[in-house]
Amino acid sequence: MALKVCKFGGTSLASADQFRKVARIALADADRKIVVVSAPGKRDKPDTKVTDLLIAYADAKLAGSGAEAVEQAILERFAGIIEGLGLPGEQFETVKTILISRGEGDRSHRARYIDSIKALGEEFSARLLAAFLQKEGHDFIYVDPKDAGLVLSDEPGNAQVLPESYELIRPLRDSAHRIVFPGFYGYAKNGNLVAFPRGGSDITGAILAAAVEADVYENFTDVDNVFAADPRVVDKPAAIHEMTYSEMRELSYAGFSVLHDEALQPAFNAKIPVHIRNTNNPESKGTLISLERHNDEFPVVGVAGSADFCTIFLSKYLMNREKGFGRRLLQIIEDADLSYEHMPSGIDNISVIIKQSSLTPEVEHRVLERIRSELAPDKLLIQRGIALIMIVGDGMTKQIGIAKRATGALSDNAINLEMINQGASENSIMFGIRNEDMNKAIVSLHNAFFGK
Ligand SMILES: Nc1ncnc2c1ncn2[C@@H]1O[C@H](COP(=O)(O)OP(=O)(O)O)[C@@H](O)[C@H]1O
Ligand SMILES: N[C@@H](CC(=O)OP(=O)(O)O)C(=O)O
Repeated sequence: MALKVCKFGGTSLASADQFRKVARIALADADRKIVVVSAPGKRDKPDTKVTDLLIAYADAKLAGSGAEAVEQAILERFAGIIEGLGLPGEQFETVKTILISRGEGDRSHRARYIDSIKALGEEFSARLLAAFLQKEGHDFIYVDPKDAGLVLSDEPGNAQVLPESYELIRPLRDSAHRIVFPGFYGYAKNGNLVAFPRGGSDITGAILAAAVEADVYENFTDVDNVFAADPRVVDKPAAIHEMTYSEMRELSYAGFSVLHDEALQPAFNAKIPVHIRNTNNPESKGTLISLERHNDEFPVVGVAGSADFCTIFLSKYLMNREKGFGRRLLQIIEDADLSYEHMPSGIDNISVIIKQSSLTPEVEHRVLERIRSELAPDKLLIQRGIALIMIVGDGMTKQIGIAKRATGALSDNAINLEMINQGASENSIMFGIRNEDMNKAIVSLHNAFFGK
């Protein structure tokens, strides 16, 4: 008998009807032993994800006003699900009691308090799905991340799994019952609840799949497959049915929100194939992400983009002969508690690319001052509003002319290139352009490689 871990995203659990679809899928295959769930997501475009409501609730509690209206909105979402699933009224009372008592919890550490509240969306989803499956006569139980041993680093809102989790979680494999498990959070060694970054239920699913050595990690979402570009940007993008871990890692980092980029590593390390599937159309083929792909029809499998980076550019004559220049530059970045995304360089120049959100005016001032005084560059520029576009494909190494095709498509569409960088792994090329050109660039690159 095979063992499958399946994860359902927020859109898959947005309403009682969606919960029923999830239950149907879980029950359709007895191998689906572990079901990981997200908090209810958007029912339609203008709707709000429960996680965002919970964050607003925590913020209002911290601010000391406005919490009642948000509390009402959260309870309404769950009341609709509980009623629609025909669950008893006590379920609603439990949700309400837990929400209110968590809201009254320790607020002395802002980020910890927010994590403790925002994790409730996943906890309630998992408890309600387990209750519904039990009511229908199926042997599913709710398992808490603390009891399972999901131990994370103590970094609120940005936690990472600790290696010992895998051994601790492994026994779930032999559980006598099938399991519903909340995504998105775990516990630090000191007992604090800590959440992964946003979208982190994908990470929980991958960790569980690796820990129990699942045959496949099924990630159910609301699209039939991964597309070669974001379907909200490109009209009818090409469907991609097979990709490698490294291709998906690059693309999810660069903007494919369909799978969290940090979910690839656990699956890759344990060699567990990841199958992206559609909750609303489970018959569709989906996308299989594994070590190798057999379809090498396309040298490029995807084009992704994300906005709002900034570049710190330095040039200095004979930089190449100055020992330790790069190290000292990176030390300044590290001392400012910044992480950098890329660092393209030439003989006499170097650029460091940083997420704009992390570079506040005060940090920027401090960093530029230190660079000026300690590295004495001939030129020092900072440019904001940069979007990074990535074209990715393991087959790129084998084909010549990829960069030419890409730059040709960009120039044909009057998009000015600020920067170009090929990753050391040679399966991606990155283009830096202005934020405002991002969508146009994604469309033109998609059309250049996948036709229209
Ligand atoms: N290249 C892509 N292929 C497929 N979907 C993509 C891509 N890029 C972005 N998306 C978006 O990702 C969404 C699914 O991810 P997400 O909203 O996080 O789902 P979930 O609620 O299942 O976690 C899709 O609805 C789609 O709009
Ligand atoms: N609910 C969390 C975690 C998550 O993974 O959600 P989703 O599966 O809807 O992306 C969030 O919104 O960040």
